[in-house]
Amino acid sequence: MSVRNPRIRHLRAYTVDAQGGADYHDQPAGHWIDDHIATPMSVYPEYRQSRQSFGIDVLGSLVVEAEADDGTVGFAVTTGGEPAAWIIENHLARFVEGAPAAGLERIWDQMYRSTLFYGRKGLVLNAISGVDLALWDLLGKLREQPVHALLGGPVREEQVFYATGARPDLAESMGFIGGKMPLRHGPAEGEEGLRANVEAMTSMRERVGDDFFLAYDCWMSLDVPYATRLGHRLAGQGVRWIEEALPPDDYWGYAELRRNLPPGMLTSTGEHEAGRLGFRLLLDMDCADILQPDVGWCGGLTELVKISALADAHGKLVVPHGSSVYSYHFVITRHNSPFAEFLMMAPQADEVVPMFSPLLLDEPVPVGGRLTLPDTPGFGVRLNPECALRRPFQH
Ligand SMILES: C[C@H](O)[C@H](O)CC(=O)C(=O)O
Ligand SMILES: [Mg+2]
Repeated sequence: MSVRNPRIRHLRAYTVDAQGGADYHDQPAGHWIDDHIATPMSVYPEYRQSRQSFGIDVLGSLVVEAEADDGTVGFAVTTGGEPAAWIIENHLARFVEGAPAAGLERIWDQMYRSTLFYGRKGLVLNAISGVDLALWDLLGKLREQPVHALLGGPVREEQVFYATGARPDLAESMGFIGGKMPLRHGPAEGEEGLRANVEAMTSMRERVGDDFFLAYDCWMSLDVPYATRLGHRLAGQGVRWIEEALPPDDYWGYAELRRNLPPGMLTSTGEHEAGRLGFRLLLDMDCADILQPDVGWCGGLTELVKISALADAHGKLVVPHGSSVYSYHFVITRHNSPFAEFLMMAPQADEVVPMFSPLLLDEPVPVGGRLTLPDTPGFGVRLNPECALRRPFQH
């Protein structure tokens, strides 16, 4: 079989006129994911009840398409919406169009170096991630290989999952190995809020079996003293980790919290970190036991490979944040990623629905908490033609 190695002819960035999709916080009213969850904005009472009230869903989904000169099209979805589309069309496209489709490292390096003066993390790395994932999808399609095969191949037959959502008890009955709940109250809600946070976990522990692990996702909402108290109040309840307790830049705080938590309770973070140097800082400063890069935000798969290798060398686990197939194809290829996250996107977290619904077709979901990835080329998903795309900044 001859290897096709064409060049990339076009790079296109779209926004999506539909709720949900890759911007999974963009959900209708009444969804568990927007129901009084602690955030950095919880210090302001008027922004406590709804994360949409402070704009968690302002960006929207982004679709990136990369077309090779033989007409093959790779694509990826992530968040970033219109601002990321602008960066891609007006800045990043020049490093992609005309480059060999197999030139992922060089393209990534040029996108990163050329945006350093305004990028480094956040939205720019989100945009770079979208382009990088579209290029991996394209390469897989050109090589007629699934992305997990391009990454070296699976290290296990099937992937096991924990579930994130409001109902770990239901997730247990669906076969997941653990459940992570959103923390509802931040430090500004005082002793009453702390008591409610502890009671919610205690009551969930009573509803699940001893072997089912639980975790708390704090979405950057706490400070070291509060997170330490929370950890100690939860000791003995089978809480496996406290996630993203602090703002992402507080490396010092994470290191202190990791030292403070009771034995056996792990710290995790990294969902809003980006780039191998950001993760190196987390590792060098001993901030966490589990790193949780989001492949749609941290720099894409090209960067995640490096982040994972660094973590592995430090004896740390990498359990990527959400991101559906883009995570699954990676996790199945790495020993230090023994399980994956599944975000429960059903409004009441009472059934398994595709994480990026309705944007993708053929998006696989765990059945009985497990998933065997198909061998379909690329990431193995298609865009749902019923989701209208808009290309706001054609270059
Ligand atoms: C549930 C969390 O607040 C957030 O929406 C998702 C997340 O941080 C995670 O899945 O991890
Ligand atoms: Mg999280």
